[in-house]
Amino acid sequence: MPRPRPLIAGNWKMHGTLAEAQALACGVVACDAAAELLVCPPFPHLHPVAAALAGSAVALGGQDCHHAAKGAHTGDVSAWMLRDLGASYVILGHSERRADHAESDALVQAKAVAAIAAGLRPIICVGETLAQREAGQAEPVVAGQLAGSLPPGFAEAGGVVAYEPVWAIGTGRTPTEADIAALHASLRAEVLRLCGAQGAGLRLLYGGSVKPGNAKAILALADVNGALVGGAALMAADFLAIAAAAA
Ligand SMILES: O=C(CO)COP(=O)(O)O
Repeated sequence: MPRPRPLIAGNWKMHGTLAEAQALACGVVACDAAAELLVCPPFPHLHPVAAALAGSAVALGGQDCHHAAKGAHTGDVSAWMLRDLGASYVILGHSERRADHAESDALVQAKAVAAIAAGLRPIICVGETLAQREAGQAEPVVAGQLAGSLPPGFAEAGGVVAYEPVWAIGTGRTPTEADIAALHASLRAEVLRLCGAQGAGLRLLYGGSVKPGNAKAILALADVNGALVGGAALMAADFLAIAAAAA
């Protein structure tokens, strides 16, 4: 099977003013990368960023959604609302949400079901803590998260898995290339087990301190089909340099 087209996704987290978000979006559209590009701004910036991206090939995504389609859920945002604003992806189960909002695998799975029903592609995040890695538990932890979080029909819906070791996020530390390759090989085996043959074409992203300087080596690894980028996605030049490394 040919390698899937890489996806370079920027998770802007809870950063920036509206003006900064618009400027960043305008900087990112000036790009003709071979990879698919995606930006995921904070909710209040989704609509103006959608306007800035209009007519470009850069996709828009949310950073979370509720598991219900609508209702009395103060402060929440539904997958349908994201779709209505022009989003095509949604990040789900990021370790910051799992930690800050006590999100379980079952809740992440319910959100993914809602996302697919709304026509969004879920990007489901998994990853071990430093203690789990040091205990030699990285692969079983991630396999357990996948088994609990992936919904039926995930591969058919164009779902994406992002492996983000918690200890590599925002720290400047990354696993060795051999460790990323080994973990991604185990991820591939697991998605093939969970999704059947369709799992062969499912994109597996690496995330955690991806920078212009390490992107080429990471993106060249087998079964690494793109990157989920945090800090480096807040500078258009850095994000585009990472995208160029995926060519
Ligand atoms: O959490 C991440 C993306 O979702 C990674 O963040 P950093 O690239 O800042 O380490």
